[in-house]
Amino acid sequence: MSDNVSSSLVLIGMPGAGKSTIGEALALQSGLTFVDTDRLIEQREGRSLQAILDEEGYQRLRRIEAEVLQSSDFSNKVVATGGSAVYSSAAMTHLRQFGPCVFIDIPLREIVRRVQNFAERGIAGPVGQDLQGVYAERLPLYRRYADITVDGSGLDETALLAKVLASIADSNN
Ligand SMILES: Nc1ncnc2c1ncn2[C@@H]1O[C@H](COP(=O)(O)OP(=O)(O)O)[C@@H](O)[C@H]1O
Ligand SMILES: O=C(O)C1=C[C@@H](OP(=O)(O)O)[C@@H](O)[C@H](O)C1
Ligand SMILES: [Mg+2]
Repeated sequence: MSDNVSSSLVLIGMPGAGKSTIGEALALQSGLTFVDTDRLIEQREGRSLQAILDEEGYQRLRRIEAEVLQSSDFSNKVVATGGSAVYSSAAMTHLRQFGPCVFIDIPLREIVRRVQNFAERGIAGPVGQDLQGVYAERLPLYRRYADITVDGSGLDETALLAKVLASIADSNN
């Protein structure tokens, strides 16, 4: 592993946690390249995440996501993963080679406020599983893979970005 590889940052957390939003800002601030793995999936597949879900179901989307994550080079990047990335331990092991995994921890009540369009948002989970069920199932996985956890409760984007940067700096000391 080169020195540069360890400088990447990997963002994990629930849909609506702000991985994509904060990730772009973090990349700008840190001089790293931003990559949203949802876009990598869509590029490889030549179709939208929603099309994958509609045509082949959530388990197929999770498999494709795991394949894309494991086959990508994430050196020198801020990586915004999709919320379901943590279902693949192999993918998470691969991602964490490039840098620390930062769990953006937003309480369920705030996620519920942000994710108004739950049914159409393309969550990679079984029909009938509500946002509370998704949260309960995934929270232990986000905690398992987190090298750094940032409590984003009650923070706006600017405050969250500052807290993420401070948490990363702390973890380097
Ligand atoms: N503190 C915050 N940090 C990031 N996004 C926030 C925050 N508060 C509200 N939002 C909103 O929540 C949504 C987060 O969406 P997004 O960045 O796509 O999340 P994710 O990639 O984790 O699913 C955006 O609409 C954003 O404007
Ligand atoms: O949590 C999920 O099941 C998903 C989250 C989405 O990404 P975001 O977490 O960036 O919204 C996207 O990967 C896909 O629609 C599935
Ligand atoms: Mg996103």
